[in-house]
Amino acid sequence: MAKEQKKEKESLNLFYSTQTVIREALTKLGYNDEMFELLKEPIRMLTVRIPVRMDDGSVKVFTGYRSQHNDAVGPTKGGVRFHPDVDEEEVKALSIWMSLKCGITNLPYGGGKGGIICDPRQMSMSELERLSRGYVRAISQIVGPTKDIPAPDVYTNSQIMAWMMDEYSRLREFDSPGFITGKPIVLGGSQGRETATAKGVTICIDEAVKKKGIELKGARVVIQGFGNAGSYLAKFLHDAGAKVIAVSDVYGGVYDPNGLDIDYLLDRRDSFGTFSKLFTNTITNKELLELDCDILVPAAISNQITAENAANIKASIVVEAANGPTTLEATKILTERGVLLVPDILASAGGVTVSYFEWVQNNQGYYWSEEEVHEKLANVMTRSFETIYQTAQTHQVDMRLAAYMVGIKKIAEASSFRGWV
Ligand SMILES: NC(=O)C1=CN([C@@H]2O[C@H](COP(=O)(O)OP(=O)(O)OC[C@H]3O[C@@H](n4cnc5c(N)ncnc54)[C@H](O)[C@@H]3O)[C@@H](O)[C@H]2O)C=CC1
Ligand SMILES: O=C(O)CCC(=O)C(=O)O
Repeated sequence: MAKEQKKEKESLNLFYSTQTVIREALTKLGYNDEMFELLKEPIRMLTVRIPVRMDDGSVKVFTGYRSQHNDAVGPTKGGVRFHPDVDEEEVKALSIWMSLKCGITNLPYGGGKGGIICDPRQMSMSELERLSRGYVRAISQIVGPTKDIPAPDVYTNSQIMAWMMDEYSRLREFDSPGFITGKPIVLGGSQGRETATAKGVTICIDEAVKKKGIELKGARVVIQGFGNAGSYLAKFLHDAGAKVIAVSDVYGGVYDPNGLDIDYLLDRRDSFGTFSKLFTNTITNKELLELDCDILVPAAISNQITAENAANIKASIVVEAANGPTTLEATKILTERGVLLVPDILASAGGVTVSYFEWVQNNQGYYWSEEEVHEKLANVMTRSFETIYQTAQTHQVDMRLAAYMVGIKKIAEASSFRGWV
């Protein structure tokens, strides 16, 4: 295998590439190999098998995971993904990224992440409820409001959070809203959590266009993914005067160089962020990524911008709303071409930030207005963006490495103070 091909193959392994950047970040910060040994793997990884009675009377056994990267700073925190492609290595990488996101935004958490190998689009609501409750029973020993606090991620939503919270509360025999975030408002959810990831990405885009000297008004935007992150983002950018020219879901995308009718698409999408089957004239996700535009936002799944297509990306700003959409080789290619790449662990940190606000409100039993939440979120995101941008300038590194340096520092310091390393 040619050397370049081998490198690219390796970087598609999210866990391996995360470890590569962690090592680089720790070296830049002056930490030794022992710190890398501690932080390169999650401290805890639980694999569970969940039997679920299906509607036809049969029993299906699902595999699920919960990974906890590091709890030196505080309890671990991060979403739960229901997707056919969930795998152990990816969940581990995702939990490490949660540690980094919490470090960047200065939240009192380490990172956690969970996932179940399933296709919720093929399951009924009652099957999904039994699966959600079964997962909580299976992981209940290692989670809880002061241990590890789950939240929504791909193909999970506030209804699933509600079932999980109810199951945990029943197990513990007291109401435990602080066990999980992203809940419906009536069950202790926070104002602004539903749109928080997209708000955070919007704030990063606002900052990125300033750095690039581009006007957001009239800028052509392409968004891959039209779920929680992508759809609200399209709405916010459209309302801010940007021209959203293409959006997609798992099956394909729609494109109009004059700008799409975002309200119409929002109205038509289903709860899994799909809409494209309603259209006959569609483009592929591959074509969408390479469209001529100013700002590209991958907001779906990992490994979308690779060494294969990075040279064809036309956008001058790429903002990663999804976790892990760009490989390390692609990051290098984009950076060399002068593209401003705002990395996932910064751009998508709005979700966990408002999840933290939700947990704080649950713990204190006093709830904030949407304006209050937005103001606090905006402060965190603008400060985080600026810190990482300045770190990149000072150390002459790309924004991804800078974000890892900022994100890993707090966990390394906390681990050190605890005497672990
Ligand atoms: N929901 C949240 O609060 C946060 C989400 N994220 C990340 O944002 C990304 C999207 O998450 P959500 O919007 O919550 O998920 P979602 O489940 O609401 O929507 C996912 C979207 O991606 C599309 N999609 C799924 N598989 C695809 C594929 N193979 N190719 C192209 N499109 C595909 C779906 O059709 C849908 O439009 C994920 O990477 C997630 O980890 C990051 C931080 C927080
Ligand atoms: O809201 C949270 O706690 C976690 C969100 C999440 O899973 C992510 O940022 O990838």
